[in-house]
Formats: sequence, C-alpha cells, structure tokens
Amino acid sequence: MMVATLSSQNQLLNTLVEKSDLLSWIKGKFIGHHLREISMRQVERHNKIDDCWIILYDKIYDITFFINKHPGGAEVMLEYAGRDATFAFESIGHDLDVLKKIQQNLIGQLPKDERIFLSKDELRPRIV
Ligand code: HEM
Repeated sequence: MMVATLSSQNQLLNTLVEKSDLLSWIKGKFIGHHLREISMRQVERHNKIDDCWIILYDKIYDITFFINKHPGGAEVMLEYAGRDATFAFESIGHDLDVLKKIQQNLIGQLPKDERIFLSKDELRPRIV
C-alpha cells in the first residue's frame, strides 16, 4: 500500500515535471537546436486564410487547418496571420493545453536576433 502511494506520488511528480519542462520549452526557455529558423519577413508572407502562420513565444506555427475551427472566431486568427500573436494569446488566458496541442503544427523558430523570449545563455534578459 505504502509502495503504491509512493509510486503514484512519483508518477504525479514526473507528470508535473514533464509538463513544466514542456511549457518552459514552449515558452522559450530552451532553444530548439533542431528547429528550422524562419525570419519574421518569411512569416509575414503566410497571412491568408489558406496559408496562415502565426508566432507564439518565438516559435512559428502553421495554423491554417485551425482558422475556421477556432472557438474565438476566424477573424482574430486572420488579424494575427503572419504576425506575432503572443500577447493577444496570453491576454485571452488560453488554456495551457491549447499550447501543448498545437505543438504538432510547430514548423520553426525565429532567428536569434528576432527573438523576444531569450534563454539565459543569450544576451538580453527574458521577459517571462
Ligand atoms: C495558434 C493560436 C491560437 C490557438 C491554437 C487558439 C485556440 C483557442 C481555443 C482552443 C480556445 C477555446 C478556449 C480554450 O481552450 O482556452 C480559444 C478561445 C479563444 N481565443 Fe484563441 N487561439 C489562438 C489564438 C488566438 C488569438 C491570437 C486570439 C486573439 C485575441 C484569440 C482569441 C480567443 C478568444 C476571444 C477566445 C474565447 C472564445 C469564447 O470563449 O467565446 N485566440 N482559442
């Protein structure tokens, strides 16, 4: 019984650690060395309903498939198409699971000199 309790506590802890690591990564604490770099100028070109990229926490997502499914409406998505939507996204208080779900649509990250959410080994301080 004791063992079972400890093991379920460990499981919970592992889940929390995994979750916070993932979120720190999503929110820019870690650099995805393997991720393709895409500049803002490139992102800007993908600003249409049938070709829509968006920047969240320095990472670029292709959200074309999701525009018409967005519970907050297609209009806001198009307003941020080809642009940085991080602060609008945060201000709505989207559920963190939303961020986890769209990881499958992650296509790249901004080059170092265009990032806002820098990790601690870079020059400017992080703002979150
Ligand atoms: C990749 C970007 C985005 C994704 C994947 C996304 C996803 C979602 C999801 C799943 C919801 C349902 C509520 C929840 O689970 O939190 C939601 C709600 C909402 N979103 Fe987004 N969203 C994105 C970007 C934005 C942006 C840029 C805005 C601009 C302000 C926005 C505005 C809203 C609003 C207003 C709601 C609330 C709708 C309501 O409750 O009536 N979203 N979004």
